[in-house]
Amino acid sequence: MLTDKLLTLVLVVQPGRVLLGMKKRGFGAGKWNGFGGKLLEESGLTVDTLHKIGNIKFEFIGETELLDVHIFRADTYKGVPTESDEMRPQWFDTDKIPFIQMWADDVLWFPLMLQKKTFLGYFKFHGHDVIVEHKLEEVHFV
Ligand SMILES: CNc1cc(N2CCOCC2)nc(N)n1
Repeated sequence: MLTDKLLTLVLVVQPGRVLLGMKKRGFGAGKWNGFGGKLLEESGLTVDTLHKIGNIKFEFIGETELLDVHIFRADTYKGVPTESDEMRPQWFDTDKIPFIQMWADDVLWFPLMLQKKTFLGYFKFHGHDVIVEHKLEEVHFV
């Protein structure tokens, strides 16, 4: 919907490894995740080419505003991954991604990302840990 909260998520993916950040405070604190738009700069990173890989809408039961997350993949970056007060960056082998310490939806769409597929998703959460309903489909963005 028009009033959804628009967010971006950037995953830096290189052969065999993904750069994730441990969110140290705020929404999603304690979880590894990709970097939000401004967090990219806050992590000392700038990227030149972003590839759109997905769009996921999140509903949290009891909250009226949906999160509309546009997800991008960067294959290269400039700068040194640097810890900030928001994020602690760390590389993970693609076969050792810490899904148990990530949002519950990630284990479902990361494989699509790693296969360079593009997707649309919808996840309904009960609290921050339980997915009560979801849709996820591969699509071909223009
Ligand atoms: C609810 N499940 C989510 C939410 C989320 N983000 C919302 C806050 O901004 C950054 C991206 N990111 C992932 N992987 N899963």
